[in-house]
Amino acid sequence: MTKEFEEMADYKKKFEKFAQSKYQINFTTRGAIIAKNVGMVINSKQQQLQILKKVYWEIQKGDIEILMGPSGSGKTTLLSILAGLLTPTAGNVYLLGQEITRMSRTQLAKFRRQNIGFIFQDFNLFPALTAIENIETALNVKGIRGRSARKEAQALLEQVGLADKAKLLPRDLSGGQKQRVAIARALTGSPQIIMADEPTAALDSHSGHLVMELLRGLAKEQGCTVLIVTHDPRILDLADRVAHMEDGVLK
Ligand SMILES: Nc1ncnc2c1ncn2[C@@H]1O[C@H](COP(=O)(O)OP(=O)(O)OP(=O)(O)O)[C@@H](O)[C@H]1O
Repeated sequence: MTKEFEEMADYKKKFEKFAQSKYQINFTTRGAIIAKNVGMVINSKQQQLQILKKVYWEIQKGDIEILMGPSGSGKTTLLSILAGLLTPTAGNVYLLGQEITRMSRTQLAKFRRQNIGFIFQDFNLFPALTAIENIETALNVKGIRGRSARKEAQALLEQVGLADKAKLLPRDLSGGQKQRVAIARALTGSPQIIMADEPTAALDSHSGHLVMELLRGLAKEQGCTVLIVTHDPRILDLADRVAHMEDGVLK
């Protein structure tokens, strides 16, 4: 029996080594989002600007985490790096156990499409498309079309409490409703990570809370990992943890 276990352990080790080198899957990391020693230097007007300094951060699966900090402290830069939209000048980023800082552009684009949903401050909805069409368009990009797309879009609208608003254009929706459509759109393809940049900044307190409760539900009921950059102190109580950034340093 012991010999069999030894053989299995050996096989497991070999498999992990192979998967790590070929697919950048890291079996030693546990967090859904991990930044290791991330730095960002930008050359601007013959000057070197150090925007991020040695950022270490680990966010666990199913947590809802807020990143706060003064304007210009580096929050959006860090969010863009963690989302794979910007390449850091130092360090490594792991999402769901895979090192995204080692992926090619094509691998990264595919990974983002499959695993990350984005939510923006100004909703980014297509103004000429109805609520349901905005969601269907995102499903089409992910390869889901026709009747299946319509059915899934309707289910997502129901999930965010807007089943009766499917045929309305964004201009006929309130700010909070627009953001809920944007959340439904971010949920297309069931991403495991949701990243949001100031999702409640354009909303009144009540709508902001509704949006946060929805995001918290996604984390706690569906196991999504949610990362939010915000200046909005009204939503802090719904987060599991709040991180602070100052002058490119994470505290
Ligand atoms: N491409 C760039 N070239 C030069 N400077 C840049 C560039 N990108 C960001 N910066 C600078 O890096 C710093 C951090 O910017 P960043 O947008 O990440 O801050 P932030 O904390 O998100 O700010 P805000 O809360 O105002 O959105 C700022 O001083 C900004 O001017």
